[in-house]
Amino acid sequence: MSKATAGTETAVESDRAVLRTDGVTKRFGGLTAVSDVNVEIHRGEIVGLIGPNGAGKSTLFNCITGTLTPDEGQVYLQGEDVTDWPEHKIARAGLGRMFQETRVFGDMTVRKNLLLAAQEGGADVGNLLRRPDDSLLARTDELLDYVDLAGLADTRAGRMSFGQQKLLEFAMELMSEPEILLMDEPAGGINPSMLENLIDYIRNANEDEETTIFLIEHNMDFVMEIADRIYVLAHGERIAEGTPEEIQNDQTVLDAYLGRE
Ligand SMILES: Nc1ncnc2c1ncn2[C@@H]1O[C@H](COP(=O)(O)OP(=O)(O)OP(=O)(O)O)[C@@H](O)[C@H]1O
Repeated sequence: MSKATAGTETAVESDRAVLRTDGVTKRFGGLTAVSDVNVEIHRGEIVGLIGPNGAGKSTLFNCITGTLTPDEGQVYLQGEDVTDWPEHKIARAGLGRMFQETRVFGDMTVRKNLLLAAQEGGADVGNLLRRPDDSLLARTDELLDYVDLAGLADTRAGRMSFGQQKLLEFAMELMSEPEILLMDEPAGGINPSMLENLIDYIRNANEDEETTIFLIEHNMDFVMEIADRIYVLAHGERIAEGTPEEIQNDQTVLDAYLGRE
């Protein structure tokens, strides 16, 4: 059950945005990479962010995660203004990020990678890996089942395919139970035969783990199938927002992709 339908929350609370940007602007010298962009992601949603190359998608993500500080505008995480917070503090407040390239530890087993992902602030890493408690082990099993990697728990992560490493990284992100997970081109570099599975894995996490998801994606079939809603950027500006169907039929969006203004 998604949090949006959880019975204990009032309608007002469940409607509250998990993530909101208000007029976010980021300039690099004379170039305005992101211009006055508003987005609002609600609890339980899967939202896509698309746009032609150089549209400002990564820059907007970087402003949200605290990798960059916006020149103007605010970023709110669960109603709290996190605009000037450092990256690690924003991450601890419940924002996960998955990058295009994988960042798993190739020499460690799949399970140890997951255990490391559970590490909090001052935890003793050696102890965590040698004597993980039962609840942590159960959690790693649960997440490995999710992404069909249970049979590879004791395999060195570096021996797996790129797609499998990406799935491991996805499970690692879920380990810390983020309120919202930002994914940078999850379908990038994934074998086409695995794409349908990836859609299922992301959907399952969204439903079962109650993870809200905001993803940049160039693969249109993928994003149109998985997203509840889509924002479109072009030249740093938000040019459209709507359901996949609305976006596919939006002339402004088609023109932006064809380079017509
Ligand atoms: N650190 C930087 N310094 C200078 N210019 C930058 C920097 N980062 C991004 N840009 C510029 O800002 C604009 C937006 O880039 P950004 O990477 O956010 O676009 P994008 O939509 O993510 O593109 P892509 O789909 O190609 O990854 C581009 O013109 C890019 O060259």
